[in-house]
Amino acid sequence: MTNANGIVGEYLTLKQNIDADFLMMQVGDFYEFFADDAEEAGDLLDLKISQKSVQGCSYPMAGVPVDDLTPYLKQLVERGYRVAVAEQHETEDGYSREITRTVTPGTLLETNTADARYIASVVRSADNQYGAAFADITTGHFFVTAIEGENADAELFSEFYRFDPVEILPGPELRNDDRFLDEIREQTSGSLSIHEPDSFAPGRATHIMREQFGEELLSSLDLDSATNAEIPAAGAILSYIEQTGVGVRSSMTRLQSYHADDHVELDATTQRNLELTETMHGDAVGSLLDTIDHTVTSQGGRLLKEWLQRPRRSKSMLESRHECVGAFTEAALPREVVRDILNSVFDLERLATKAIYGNATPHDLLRIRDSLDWLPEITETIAAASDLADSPLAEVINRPNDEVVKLLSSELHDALAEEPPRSASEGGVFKQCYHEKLDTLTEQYESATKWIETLDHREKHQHGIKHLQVDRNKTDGYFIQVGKTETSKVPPSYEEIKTLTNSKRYTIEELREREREILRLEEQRGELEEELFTQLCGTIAEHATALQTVGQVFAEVDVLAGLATHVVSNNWICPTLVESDELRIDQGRHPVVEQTTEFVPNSVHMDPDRKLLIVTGPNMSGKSTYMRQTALITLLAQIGSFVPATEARIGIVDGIFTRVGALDELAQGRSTFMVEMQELSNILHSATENSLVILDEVGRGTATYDGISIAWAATEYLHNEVRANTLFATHYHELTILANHLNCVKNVHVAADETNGEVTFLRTVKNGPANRSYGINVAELAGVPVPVTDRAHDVLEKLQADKAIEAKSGESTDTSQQVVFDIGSNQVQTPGETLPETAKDEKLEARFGSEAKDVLEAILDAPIDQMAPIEVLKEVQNWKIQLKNSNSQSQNND
Ligand SMILES: Nc1ncnc2c1ncn2[C@@H]1O[C@H](COP(=O)(O)OP(=O)(O)OP(=O)(O)O)[C@@H](O)[C@H]1O
Repeated sequence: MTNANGIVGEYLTLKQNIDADFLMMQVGDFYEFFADDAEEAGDLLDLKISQKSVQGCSYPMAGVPVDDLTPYLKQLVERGYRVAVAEQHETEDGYSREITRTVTPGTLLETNTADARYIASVVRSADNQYGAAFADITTGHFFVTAIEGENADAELFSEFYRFDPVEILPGPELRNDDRFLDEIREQTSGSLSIHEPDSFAPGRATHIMREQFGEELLSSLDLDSATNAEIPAAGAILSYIEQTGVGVRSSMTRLQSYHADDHVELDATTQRNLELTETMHGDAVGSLLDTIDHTVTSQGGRLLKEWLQRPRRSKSMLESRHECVGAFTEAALPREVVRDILNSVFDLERLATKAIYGNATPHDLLRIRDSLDWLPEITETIAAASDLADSPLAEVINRPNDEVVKLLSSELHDALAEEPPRSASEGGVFKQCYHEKLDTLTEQYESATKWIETLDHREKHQHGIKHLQVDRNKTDGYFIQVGKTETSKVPPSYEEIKTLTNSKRYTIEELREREREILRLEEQRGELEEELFTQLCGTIAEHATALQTVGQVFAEVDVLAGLATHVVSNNWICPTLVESDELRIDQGRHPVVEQTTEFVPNSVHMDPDRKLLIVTGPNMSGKSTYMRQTALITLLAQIGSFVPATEARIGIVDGIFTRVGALDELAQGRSTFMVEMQELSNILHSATENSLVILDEVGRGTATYDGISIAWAATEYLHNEVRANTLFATHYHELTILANHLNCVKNVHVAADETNGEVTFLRTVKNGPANRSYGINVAELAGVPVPVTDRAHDVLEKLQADKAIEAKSGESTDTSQQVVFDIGSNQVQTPGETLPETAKDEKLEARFGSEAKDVLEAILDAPIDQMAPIEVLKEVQNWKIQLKNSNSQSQNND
């Protein structure tokens, strides 16, 4: 009903009652924005802004044609706005509008990118347990998890980094937690939305979950209790989807509950540090995913990303993937045939969802039909290649329900015309013989239009008019058009309807009758076609799960064949997985660096006696690369891929933790050192004896001795308490001494050659510590001015001070068992020992020169008890002068 202030009043009233940034309201053939919305949206969407006058007031107005709603809607929503859409419908006294949906970043169905678009919800219980749910309404994937324990925060944030949701619904108890919200904002670029608190209530959430998935599924996933932390989060997402009115709740069919135990823990920092899906600079190019992604389907690309972000721990599952990759590497031709076929399949997961929410077009159904046709082709190709047929691929390809696939395929083949129109309302969607009544209507329609097609010929002949044509348009309907020069020949039965500059338009009773018949037939045919189309979509929707399974199978085959393609062209090998803490990589390479560099392979060997490797070597020699390649090879093995090495035995890890480099986080209000310490703290808390830890410098962001002390203590803790396999690169050469005192610490170094002060990086890793850092040589290589590097050499020589550090062995708490490392003398003091005399002498000499010894000897020899106090004072005065002189003398010499 149009409001007193007309359209604008109606718009403003609707807008007032909704929680959306913009309202797009249908007015005739346009969706309009008014008032402030018009100015803002006009700016964002580059629309022409005009003025609408209502009762003497003028309001800005901007609109988009009805048929172009989707792209404009998408533009706004992808920028994080919530947009409500009001559709127009006819009423007795005109038109009225009603909000039909509110589109938010997480409920946008129209997406062109292959990437998943997750909406997330998270709740925290009183006992600090998190429940989280992640749903992608475009594919129907719905993951739920519960996270608890002392590392719950870090684990939860890792999940957010992994899923990178576009929209997040924090539970009521988290909305006022600034620290939590800040962290969420840091891990994702998604927008935060407030959803009504009641929807998170366990009772209501359980109800909606049961309604959606059925009790059987919930109990099979152990989600049948209202006390499950996942339920409130999951229930809230479902009610949010329902409330936004997009009508896709029914597409959420693929509920999966997962536990941290199934996966390799990869915290958000590690995912970033290892540049899994994007580089440290945020580019996709140059990441591990970019390097190994040879998938040819959207669903395959999504799955590979998921595998990379969620490596697994199940040996049997990983070995099965290895077998499949291996089979594809052996079967070169069938692999290419399969990849060729996959190139032609469409994104079945998304198409199935579109059918469910009634948004599929005839072309979408055609894509489903054609994609299904390829399934038997792939099955046959696999069956015909013995390498493939004998591998677990046979099981993968047989996963879809054959009968359902056949049924859907034949239904679509029977129904769809070869070249259906883009929209179901255009007519011509269905094949002949699909539906009897439709065939009859079509025949009648065709004969009516045929009559019209021949009408001009008949009229020309009958009346001798040369310039006569029969045509149709929106305003005049069907008409006979006669050129001006011949209008005198027009018979009286012609009824004039319009005069144009060079012609006149007429109609005749017969034509009117035919027109009425055509319009009736068009309407009937259109209605019937739409009905049949909805029915067909319904059949597809009914079997959407089967379709999604086919999509998953295509994705999996695509990923495995793609990995094999990379293996073949890069000479990767199949790793052997073992359930122990062994890690032995022969001639390993960095999977990304090897693409652009003449890579020098290196081996890693870790076992119960070599659990903590201290990696030293000059700056730029390759320490970070060596450690990262070790982490990446482990990770690749645990997604089911082959690895860049000549041989690899990989002990399955439960987590990979890294502390790498210093990204400048000052912009986020945290000092680099603070971040470094937080990361270290997280590792020391979270890693277990089955984890792999990579530490690339620890303690560098603070004063040298604080830094060494922290690095030293962290090494001891990792060795004695955590017992994780650890690679620790450091420039603190002092730490290398730990290998002599902690059983499982060993030194390795990246070799460099120095001839005549010039350093050559050999890139080979050898046992034992590096003898020095060559930092100044690297500064020389980098072109630091000679006076500076010369002075640096001087300063380095003098930076010897008399501090000592103790190395604590985990096997003994007895402090008498502690060793002491003396930085000044570069010597170790073992238990009970005092520093050797020569060391003491050297230290004294370093500070006071050789005079000091003489003074000390004089003090020792002085017969104080036989001296008068004044003589003692004099003697002390002499020693002071002697020492002062020798001190300044030695400084001058320096
Ligand atoms: N095995 C290798 N073969 C070929 N090039 C390598 C190898 N290892 C490292 N590099 C190259 O050497 C350069 C320096 O490597 P990296 O950053 O790992 O050195 P680093 O010792 O960690 O340096 P810094 O101590 O200064 O952090 C990189 O450009 C890398 O690509």
